[in-house]
Amino acid sequence: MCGIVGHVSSSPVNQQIYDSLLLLQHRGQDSTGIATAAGDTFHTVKRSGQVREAYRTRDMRTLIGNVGIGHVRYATSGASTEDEVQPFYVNAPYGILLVHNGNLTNTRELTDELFRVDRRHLNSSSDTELLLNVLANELQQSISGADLTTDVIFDAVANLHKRVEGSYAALAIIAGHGLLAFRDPFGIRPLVLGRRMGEDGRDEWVVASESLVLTAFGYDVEREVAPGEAIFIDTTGKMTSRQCATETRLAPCSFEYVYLARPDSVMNGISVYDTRLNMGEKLARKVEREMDISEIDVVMPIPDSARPSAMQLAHTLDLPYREGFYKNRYVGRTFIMPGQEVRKKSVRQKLNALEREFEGKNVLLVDDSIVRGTTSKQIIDMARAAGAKKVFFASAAPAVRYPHVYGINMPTRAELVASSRTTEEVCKVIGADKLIFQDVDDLFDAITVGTDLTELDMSPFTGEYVTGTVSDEYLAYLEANRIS
Ligand SMILES: O=P(O)(O)OC[C@H]1O[C@H](OP(=O)(O)OP(=O)(O)O)[C@H](O)[C@@H]1O
Ligand SMILES: NC(=O)CC[C@H](N)C(=O)O
Ligand SMILES: [Mg+2]
Repeated sequence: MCGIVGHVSSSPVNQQIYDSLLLLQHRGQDSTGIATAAGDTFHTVKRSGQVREAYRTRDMRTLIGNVGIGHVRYATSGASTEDEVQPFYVNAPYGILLVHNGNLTNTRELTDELFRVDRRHLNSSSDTELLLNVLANELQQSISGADLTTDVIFDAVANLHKRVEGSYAALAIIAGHGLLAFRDPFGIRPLVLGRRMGEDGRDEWVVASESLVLTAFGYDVEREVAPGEAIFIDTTGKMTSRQCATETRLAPCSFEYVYLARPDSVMNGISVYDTRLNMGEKLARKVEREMDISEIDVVMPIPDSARPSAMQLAHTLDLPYREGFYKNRYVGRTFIMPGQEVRKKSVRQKLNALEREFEGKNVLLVDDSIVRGTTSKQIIDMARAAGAKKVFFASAAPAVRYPHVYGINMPTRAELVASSRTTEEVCKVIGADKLIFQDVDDLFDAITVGTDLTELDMSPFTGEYVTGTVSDEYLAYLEANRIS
């Protein structure tokens, strides 16, 4: 998962982009990049690591201009190296810089076509470089006169939709022209548009992965970028939009609500926090059905993401809620770290058990999800070492049994602790006395209740992929080329 942001303003955007990326840091901690445009000239700074450590004051001084984009990366495709840090750049037509959240699923076909037919050289194995080159190529084909009109841009996006499969929420700056935002025809990855009035009375715009960026800087939430839609904002702040895809269906990624997004964001009109409370309530009912709740002395969350669900679960069952694990806030999110060894070590460094909350008690630990089982296994050991009598475990998401191919790095079946195990077997592996997973239908209801949304991408839990293009052969290819 990555975080993306774009600003078009009547004043310099460098600081706003930096501050926006700090707010999106939970979406990617491998690397980061900022690019701005002043007239026809681009200025770019790209670095490994997190936002705070990546940029120096002197970098910020070079990032001049009133249009800009930023990215925080958590690699899902290609390598996790400096060559793949976003934004990516092509010099023709016009000069384009692009950032992307998502993961393309027909990368092999596209790479081949781009080389054979379009004669384009790709210098990395990043799917973002591919996406940019398809856009550049389609733009080149759509231009007839000297002028770049919004129709030409939207035609190019329409053609891109026909060629590219998978998930993409993307932002691009076209030199001397403005900011382009587009989203795949299923709206798998999020993208929201905000507007406020600038000091000179002109509209200022922001497009970002999560709404908290908009609210933090005093923008009104205008709307989501619709699935398949493209929005173009020129350098004077004039906004134009068009539906560029012939068939669209909103099917956002359910894992955003489970884990990725911050709870204070609203995505597709749905409050992430509310969905997590709903998940807690549904899970409580399942716990009640599956075990004698008088056996539970206390409910505890695995910080951070599980807090709202655990709190609501305890409330629903009228059980005491306690915080028994404390988190070192300076260690990043474990799940999105590259490499299993780093992840294992980090769980230990990150959490500490407060013994007096565990001694002699039967505890029900609640996490948002169990993916590889790295966190749950170590945490259950810690709870026992801290004196817990029995350790029950409940997951606010159903068992993750299938690879996620749309931008969350869990591509191999072998890695997923529940991929070929029953709930009882997973329970044994993680060492719990009892394990309860949320039901798939309950997760769907928890996210969609009271909304118009009729579809979600639930592929990690069901194996049904909304783009319908994921073959076993492709999964085997991913497994062979995975990022650890
Ligand atoms: O089964 P696993 O492979 O261990 O993955 C699942 C865990 O990883 C995530 O936590 P993370 O530390 O990334 O972030 P958080 O602090 O937001 O909960 C998630 O919240 C689970 O706790
Ligand atoms: N998590 C993401 O959205 C990653 C974007 C892109 N696939 C990359 O690997 O860089
Ligand atoms: Mg967690």
